[in-house]
Amino acid sequence: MDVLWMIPLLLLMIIPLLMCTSSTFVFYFKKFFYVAWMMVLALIAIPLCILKSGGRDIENMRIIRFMVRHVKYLLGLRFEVSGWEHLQTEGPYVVISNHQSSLDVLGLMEILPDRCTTIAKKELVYAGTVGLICWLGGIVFINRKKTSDAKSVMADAAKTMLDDQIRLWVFPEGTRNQNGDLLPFKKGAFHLAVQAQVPIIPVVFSSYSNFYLRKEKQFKSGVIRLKILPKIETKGMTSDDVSSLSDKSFDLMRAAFLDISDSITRSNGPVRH
Ligand SMILES: CCCCCCCCCCCCCCC(=O)SCCNC(=O)CCNC(=O)[C@H](O)C(C)(C)COP(=O)(O)OP(=O)(O)OC[C@H]1O[C@@H](n2cnc3c(N)ncnc32)[C@H](O)[C@@H]1OP(=O)(O)O
Ligand SMILES: CCCCCCCC/C=C\CCCCCCCC(=O)OC[C@@H](O)COP(=O)(O)O
Repeated sequence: MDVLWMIPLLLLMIIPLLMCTSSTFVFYFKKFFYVAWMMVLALIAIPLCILKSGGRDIENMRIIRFMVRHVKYLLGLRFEVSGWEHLQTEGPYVVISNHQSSLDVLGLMEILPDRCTTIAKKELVYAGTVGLICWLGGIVFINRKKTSDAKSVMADAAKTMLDDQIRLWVFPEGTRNQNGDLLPFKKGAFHLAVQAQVPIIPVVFSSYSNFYLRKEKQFKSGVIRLKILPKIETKGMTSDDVSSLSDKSFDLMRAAFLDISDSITRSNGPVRH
């Protein structure tokens, strides 16, 4: 019994010691803490969302946004946001942003407009309490392995955007990427905006490479710059315009990414279709 009491005491002594001496320990500790804390927050948010809205409802994103806002402090991260005025756009729109890591959720919650939810891979719904809270927040799940299914879900989403006056946040790279540049954009977000005839608002996260390096197992404190760019109108566009709309958005976002990123470890040049 006496020995059991000593375990938490020992942990309380060893963890700060390791935090001061081993950057690899800090990396794993912060990653574990992030996932575990998000799971706990989701567990708390689930009954709140059910009580407030009775089930799946985009208004639950307000609760989720509120619950997540403090997590940046616990991980030693700070956001510098510019271009707030571009989000002051009435009605539905599509937000597009680059995608480096699951930490992007913190930036997303930092600036998430009202009545805005995201498009996510369907696997996320199975992520325990986080999956359930994503479902309650109205997140639209797509099957990336079946393009025809994903296209039809997104066509429905275009209709819902207009019927329910909602905004959708899409990661057009389609996967997480930390190669020091943007991946070529998938087309879904642009079809979505053109089908709904709503503007696109590009948002750029600066490179995380000055504080978070997956291969080198480093997760330091740091600043993330978030740049919200002016909206791109799609009124009058058709599916023929999707490629040029995607290219234009890519060029604008890449220029902003390079501009706001301090240190860029670019292994390859930009890859274009
Ligand atoms: C309290 C605690 C709280 C915790 C809370 C946590 C909250 C978490 C929220 C955050 C979640 C974040 C999750 C992020 C992700 O999951 S990112 C991964 C999933 N997202 C995406 O993949 C979106 C981007 N992908 C696309 O848009 C793709 O285009 C896709 C629709 C998936 C199709 O994929 P693919 O076939 O690989 O892509 P292509 O772009 O090459 O398209 C192939 C052809 O189809 C045409 N196309 C595409 N979409 C459409 C469409 N909607 N309508 C018509 N046609 C379409 C496209 O033009 C291509 O044809 P052509 O080559 O042009 O002829
Ligand atoms: C039953 C237990 C399952 C545990 C699973 C843990 C799930 C993670 C929990 C908390 C992390 C915080 C919020 C995570 C939101 C992550 C969204 C995300 O970044 O998904 C990745 C997706 O964009 C692209 O996936 P890939 O890069 O293609 O792969």
